Amino acid sequence: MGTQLQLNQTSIQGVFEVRSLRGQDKRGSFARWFCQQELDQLLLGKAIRQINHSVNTNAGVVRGLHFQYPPAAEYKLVRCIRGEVMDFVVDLRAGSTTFLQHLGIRLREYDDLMLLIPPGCAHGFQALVDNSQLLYLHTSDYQPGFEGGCRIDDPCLKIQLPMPISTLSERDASFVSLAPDFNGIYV
Ligand SMILES: Cc1cn([C@H]2C[C@H](O)[C@@H](COP(=O)(O)OP(=O)(O)O[C@H]3O[C@@H](C)C(=O)[C@@H](O)[C@H]3O)O2)c(=O)[nH]c1=O
Repeated sequence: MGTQLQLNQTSIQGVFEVRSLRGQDKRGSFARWFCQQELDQLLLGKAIRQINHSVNTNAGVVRGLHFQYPPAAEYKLVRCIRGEVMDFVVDLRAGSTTFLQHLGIRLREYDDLMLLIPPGCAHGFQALVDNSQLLYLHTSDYQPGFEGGCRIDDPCLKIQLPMPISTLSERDASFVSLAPDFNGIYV
């Protein structure tokens, strides 16, 4: 099988950069994008249940921040397959040493990079160029009844977006800021 995915722990415990080690030859190139066996140590044996594709027509589009509550809490793998996005992960896990801290990572079409986001972390992004596209792999089924969201402009998160927001869904705009006594999600 060999190792074809390079794992780098980020500043948020359990959030990993997963880089595909692309091989080149005279025909072109080949890269492994996902391997259950290689990622098992991080996914704790959970299998991929859903794969989604997100197309963002204009630069400046923001989606998120989104997560699912237990029992639908999930690992999510995110990859930019076209264009460029600034991707954000916020740690909402009760008791975590990085509780309410966030991470911003630029994901680009040709970087061969995915972000692995564990249960209890919220995810969102801003498209930096027109027609930026993301591919998601999820370890849970989509369960609307267990969806949660945070405001990307929540003052307590202090997320700096690279550009003004061009488009935000009504649902994302309707999220309320975290309460001062928010203690986190138990996953
Ligand atoms: C989130 C999600 C939505 N859907 C459906 C519901 C709805 O009919 C349609 C569009 O859903 P939304 O408007 O919620 O899509 P969107 O706002 O793009 O939601 C996504 O945002 C980013 C930040 C994420 O991290 C993703 O996991 C996902 O939550 O797709 C699924 O089938 N599976 C899913 O996992």
